[in-house]
Amino acid sequence: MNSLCVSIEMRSFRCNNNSRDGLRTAAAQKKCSRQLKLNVSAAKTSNGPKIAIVGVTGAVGQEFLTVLKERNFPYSDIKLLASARSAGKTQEFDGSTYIIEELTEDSFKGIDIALFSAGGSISKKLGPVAAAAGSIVVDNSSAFRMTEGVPLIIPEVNPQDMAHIKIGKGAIIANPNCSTIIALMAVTPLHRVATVKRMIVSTYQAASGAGAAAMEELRQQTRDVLDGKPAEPKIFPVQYAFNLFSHNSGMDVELGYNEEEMKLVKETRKIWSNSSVKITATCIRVPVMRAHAESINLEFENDISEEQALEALSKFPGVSIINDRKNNRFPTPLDATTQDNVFVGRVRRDISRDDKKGLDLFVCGDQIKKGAALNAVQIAELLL
Ligand SMILES: NC(=O)C1=CN([C@@H]2O[C@H](COP(=O)(O)OP(=O)(O)OC[C@H]3O[C@@H](n4cnc5c(N)ncnc54)[C@H](OP(=O)(O)O)[C@@H]3O)[C@@H](O)[C@H]2O)C=CC1
Ligand SMILES: N[C@@H](CC(=O)OP(=O)(O)O)C(=O)O
Repeated sequence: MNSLCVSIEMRSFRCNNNSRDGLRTAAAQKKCSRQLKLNVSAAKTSNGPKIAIVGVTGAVGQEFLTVLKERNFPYSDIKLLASARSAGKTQEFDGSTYIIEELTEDSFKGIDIALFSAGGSISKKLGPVAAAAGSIVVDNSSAFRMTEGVPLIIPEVNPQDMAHIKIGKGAIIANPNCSTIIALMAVTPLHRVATVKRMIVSTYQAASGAGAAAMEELRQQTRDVLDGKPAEPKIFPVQYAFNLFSHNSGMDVELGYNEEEMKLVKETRKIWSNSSVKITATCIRVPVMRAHAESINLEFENDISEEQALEALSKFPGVSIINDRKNNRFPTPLDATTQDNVFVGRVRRDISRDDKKGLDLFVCGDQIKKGAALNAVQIAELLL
């Protein structure tokens, strides 16, 4: 088991049971995913739900369109919403041209599913308005994640928590934080084998987590530095290109943890329905465009071997393994970029322990895809 490089193609949570097509290399998987993308289009059909995308011009909003197309998501109509700044601009989708509309309180009449990604304050203000109008809101922001009664869903992990929500009756479902989704895709299969007692996470987070403007800041600063010009910080407080820094979310000065770190703690407990699991995190922004990486140390209640861990990971939908010790080949953010799956490697026994209850992992996942738009669209698929 010292040298294992397998990648299991599981594009879709829903069709995984039928479409698991054996062992592949990561490169073959990437090629296969590309081929699949070329062959599918979203399915406009008169009996599909009416959908709205809130924040369609943003990094996540644009990815919603890609994912809906890739997954052949059925819809009878689609409304594209953004701020007044974008109203009147056009957007191509699935062979048609749409005019982007300004988001208002009246935007949700007749909408069955509203995918929100325009920031927490917009969600707080208009999420309940949309739900009252009968829409099911799948909200990418942190506005409602910890609200009692609002399910916080990773479809591969806890789909049962939204089983009571049906199209036709308004509701809000929260999409977890991207670092939480990526961590739990890797850790949940192991938790199911040996029960996680304590988890220590260190993240290496991409620009995309801070939106389209932050991605542009990374591009621009990289060009400027290479051209010998000063890097101009606009979105982030310090130089981003050729640098890294503690996550830019708000810091709890008393506790010394930032919000991103606390989301990993609180959201994991809610998703696993386990208030006692111990979690600590250090979240760092790195100059990578759109895939997060995470180093995770786990302590379990029960013994777990590397073989058991790899076996559980290989069976879990949405996970690919790159764990080739002989060639020192493990997941990279570029392996995960634009991919549906979360990539796991460096699976090893924690040698700082005398027992068999510790493991270390390294995980990479596309922040905009599984960390945001894909997970939200998979939630919407559970409603169909
Ligand atoms: N679940 C997760 O892991 C993630 C969640 N997110 C959430 O999604 C949000 C958007 O992220 P991202 O796409 O990266 O951000 P961007 O900055 O790239 O895009 C923001 C989007 O929100 C729209 N918007 C801003 N203000 C308004 C307004 N007053 N009314 C209507 N639309 C508005 C923008 O429209 P315009 O172009 O017209 O300004 C744009 O479409 C984040 O703030 C976060 O809450 C993001 C990443 C990951
Ligand atoms: N986690 C994102 C930020 C974000 O959008 O988080 P949330 O969805 O929890 O607001 C990052 O990489 O910075």
